[in-house]
Amino acid sequence: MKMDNDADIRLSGVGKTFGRGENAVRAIGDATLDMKRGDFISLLGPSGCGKTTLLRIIAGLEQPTEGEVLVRGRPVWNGEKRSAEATRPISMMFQEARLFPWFTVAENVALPLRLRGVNRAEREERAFALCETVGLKGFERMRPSALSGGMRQRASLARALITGPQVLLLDEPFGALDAMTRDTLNLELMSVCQQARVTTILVTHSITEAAFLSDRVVVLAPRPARITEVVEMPFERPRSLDLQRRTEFQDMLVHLRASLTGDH
Ligand SMILES: Nc1ncnc2c1ncn2[C@@H]1O[C@H](COP(=O)(O)OP(=O)(O)OP(=O)(O)O)[C@@H](O)[C@H]1O
Repeated sequence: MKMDNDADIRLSGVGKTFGRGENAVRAIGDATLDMKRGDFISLLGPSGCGKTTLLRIIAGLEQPTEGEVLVRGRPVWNGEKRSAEATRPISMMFQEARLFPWFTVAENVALPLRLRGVNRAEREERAFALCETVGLKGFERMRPSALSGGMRQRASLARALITGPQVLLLDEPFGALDAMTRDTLNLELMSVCQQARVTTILVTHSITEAAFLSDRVVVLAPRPARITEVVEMPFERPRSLDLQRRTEFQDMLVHLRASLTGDH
């Protein structure tokens, strides 16, 4: 695979085996991939194929057993040691919102700033501004329990964005939401990522979602996760939901489905 010297994220020969000996589980084998600043890619693969593990390795939450991950030229792992500097530009978002029930929405959104020692006035100003961006204006002082599932994920997206991340790692962030809410949030996500030129990796089970949002879809084969194909999504931006009705989009879904099942 061609390597790009100013890649924002670079995976070279990344592998991961959990456990040892008879109990060893090979979760990822030889993943190699380059992403440029502002790229949006999706990892698409069957359940249990190692997508989450790969995301966790990039985030520095899991140590690879082979290979190297570079974020903006810095290795995420130096042997056993995780580099805080390399992972600083990264934010991650999960399927469940993981908000603290005793904090207000704005306090939850501002939490990463608090951990970085930003003063209260600035935290609040930035949290309120971001709440507006993600459609939570007027809900800033409420507790998460007063919000719908979609609104909680909006809050969780705002929290992921508040540090101004250069890399966003998304593990099925809207997977538990209904289809309409999911479409709306995906459109907003796409626009936020594009405006801020955030390099984004999305883990998803949805072929349509992957094709709609991404510049490239990385198709993974079942365990151990191997990259079987990297498919360009040649659709112009900005994209609207109308794209999903076009023949070339439908043809792309057929291609991706065949690639996923190894049915070429
Ligand atoms: N900490 C761990 N210890 C042992 N095995 C693990 C651990 N974490 C993950 N695995 C195994 O690695 C494999 C890949 O898991 P992973 O969660 O990355 O898959 P996934 O593609 O994200 O799955 P899904 O789409 O269902 O969320 C699975 O077989 C899982 O059981």
